[in-house]
Amino acid sequence: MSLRFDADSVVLDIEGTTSATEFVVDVLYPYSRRRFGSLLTERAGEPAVRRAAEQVRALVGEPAADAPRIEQVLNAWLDEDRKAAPLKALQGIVWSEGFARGDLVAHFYEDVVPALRRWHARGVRLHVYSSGSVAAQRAWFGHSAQGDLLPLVEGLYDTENAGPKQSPGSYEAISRAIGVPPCRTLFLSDRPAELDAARAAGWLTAGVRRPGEPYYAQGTGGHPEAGSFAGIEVARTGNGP
Ligand SMILES: CSCCC(=O)C(=O)COP(=O)(O)O
Ligand SMILES: [Mg+2]
Repeated sequence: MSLRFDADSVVLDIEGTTSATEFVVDVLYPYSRRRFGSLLTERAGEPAVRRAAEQVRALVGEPAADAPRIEQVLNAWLDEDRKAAPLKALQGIVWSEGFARGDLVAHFYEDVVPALRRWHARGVRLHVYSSGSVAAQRAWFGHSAQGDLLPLVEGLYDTENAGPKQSPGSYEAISRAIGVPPCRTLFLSDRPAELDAARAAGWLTAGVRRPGEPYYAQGTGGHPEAGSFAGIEVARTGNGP
């Protein structure tokens, strides 16, 4: 049975929703782990690297932390899959370069791209909201196994430009930015606490519950549930799809 939504915009979570957590953790995380050391030493003067290093020092309360200590903290956060802003910013730098070089190709579940193309062709506006940085999102959608998907996507939001994913205020900020009423915006995520926050902001929600993903056992917390994007229909009729 399909979920049917009448909406003007769909906002997409990435990890666990459009794409496999296993790919992120087994391919992307080791790729960044291998490069943090040289990034923090050889490129310490770059403003984005300096800013992230300062943020790490502030978060751990160690104003004098040197590059090896910062690398150690980043690696511990990677082990926990902690969505810390400076970790995501540094990953964004490393991954963007990896995608541009052809070292990395983004994974999307096979049901995702056909659904995105279908919804986009109907005039549904597609946006992304992920803990991955905007730079990482741009590289991810620009270098998928199915080609460059960026033409399908209108806007990219992360915890820096929108706020934490479990806070309703972040979804309110995205609504203001995209200019679509909350009740006409559908959020797709694997994580019930994110869906709760979106619903509290007045958004439509659907939990994407894929076998093997970390939140599968938890369920969708009472949000409408789909096993894949093939089970979700979105159209902009103004009268229900
Ligand atoms: C292109 S972002 C890579 C995945 C990632 O690092 C991440 O934190 C995704 O988290 P999400 O909010 O999409 O579940
Ligand atoms: Mg997710």
